[in-house]
Amino acid sequence: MSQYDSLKEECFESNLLLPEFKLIDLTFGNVSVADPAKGVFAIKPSGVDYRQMMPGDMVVLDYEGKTVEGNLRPSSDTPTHLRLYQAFKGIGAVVHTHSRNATSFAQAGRGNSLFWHHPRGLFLRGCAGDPCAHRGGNRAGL
Ligand SMILES: O=C(CO)[C@@H](O)[C@@H](O)COP(=O)(O)O
Repeated sequence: MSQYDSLKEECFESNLLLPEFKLIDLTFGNVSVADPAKGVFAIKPSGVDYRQMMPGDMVVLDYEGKTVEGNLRPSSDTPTHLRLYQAFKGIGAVVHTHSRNATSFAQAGRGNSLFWHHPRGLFLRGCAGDPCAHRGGNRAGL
């Protein structure tokens, strides 16, 4: 039993919503969920198929970027998630998607604001402006 089990469970459940709502393909995209009081966030492991992922695979890091729990490599986007937690105190989650709309905007070279501020946290839009749909529920707003 770890003090981070519920954080990892919430991070795991949030990550599974990305393929469910077709916000990513393959192993792309990632969600991290933070516990600002403990000064840590959980993030999906890098390169792991969403269908094979387990809650225990989530990697927990502190706000200095040091892994405090987890054996797998954290997402390759961890430095971006970390920078957002450092810059925006108290945000509860960061969602990075590769949705078709955002990718189309990006490919068309039609950018948009990168961030989408939402009461439940700060969301990285997709490549160029497709906000992660807010469907209520957990800290990631999915
Ligand atoms: O944006 C990208 C790559 O362009 C990442 O979301 C994607 O490769 C996922 O990487 P991880 O499996 O989270 O390390």
